[in-house]
Amino acid sequence: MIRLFITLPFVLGLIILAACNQGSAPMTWLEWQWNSSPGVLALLTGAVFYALGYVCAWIGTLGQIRRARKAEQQVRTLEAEAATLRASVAAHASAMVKMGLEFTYAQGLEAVREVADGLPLFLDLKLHDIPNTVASAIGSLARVRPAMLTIHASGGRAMIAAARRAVDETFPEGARPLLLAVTVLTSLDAEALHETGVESDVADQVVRLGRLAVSAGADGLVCSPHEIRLLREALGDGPVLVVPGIRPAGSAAGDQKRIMTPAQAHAAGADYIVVGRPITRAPDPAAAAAAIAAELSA
Ligand SMILES: O=C(O)c1cc(=O)[nH]c(=O)n1[C@@H]1O[C@H](COP(=O)(O)O)[C@@H](O)[C@H]1O
Repeated sequence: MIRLFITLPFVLGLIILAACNQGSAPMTWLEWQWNSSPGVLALLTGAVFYALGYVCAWIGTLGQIRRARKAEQQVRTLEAEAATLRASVAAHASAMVKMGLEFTYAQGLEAVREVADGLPLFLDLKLHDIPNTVASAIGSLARVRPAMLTIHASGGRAMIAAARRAVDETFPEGARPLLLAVTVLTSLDAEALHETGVESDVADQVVRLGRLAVSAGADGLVCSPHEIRLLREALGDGPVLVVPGIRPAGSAAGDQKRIMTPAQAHAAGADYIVVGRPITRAPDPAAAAAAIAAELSA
């Protein structure tokens, strides 16, 4: 519309100019000379530039169409990937889907929701920031409806309490995720922990952070299988204990330092065990998951 408002008076002006200047006059451009009417010349020049402008606008539109098609293609690829993931999740995992930083950063929260597609979701984002930021981040998770949510216990009492309040305010009763506090990452051994400035040994630090987190409102803790007994002694059966650092006999530890087999962790009293690469990087993930399930029920 705005183009019409600019073009129309301009074209009208040119036509009037052409009508008022029909007489022939000598024209010079560089070394060329000829006779023509100034009005017709102005009209022709206007028409040429108008056509050029139109071609430029058309080329711009073509670029936009190409970009829109590419974006559409990306969305379709993403949807296909989500469908494949959903199918493999439905086939091999019945209890819970765990998705963390890698998937969420790569695909976004909407994809997390799509892949979980109604299955209970363990959303492992390990939030660790000032209380206000953590609370606001949790406030944005309403549409994802996780069943479990992780924060770092080392964020301190105020942060854990803010996360507790945010969970209670964001999710209706009956749909609240369990708020889990990660104690000491299972990838840390004593030496790595001391390097961060913590003098006490790993187990003491896990129990210290566990007490802090539960007293500030966490529903459960993430710890290695080696600290389950100590946490139970310190905190009783109330807190849910989620236990990564699980390695079936013979599988590579990778970056994990405080590890046990699935059966050992189960016997130690884990409520949930977390097994990642021994399944996801196995040549046959379904068979690896089935072997772990068999080990647990033996
Ligand atoms: O919060 C976690 O889930 C977590 C805490 C922790 O201390 N250690 C730990 O490995 N995890 C997570 O558990 C999973 C373990 O994966 P794998 O080491 O491949 O079995 C990863 O997604 C980690 O992010």
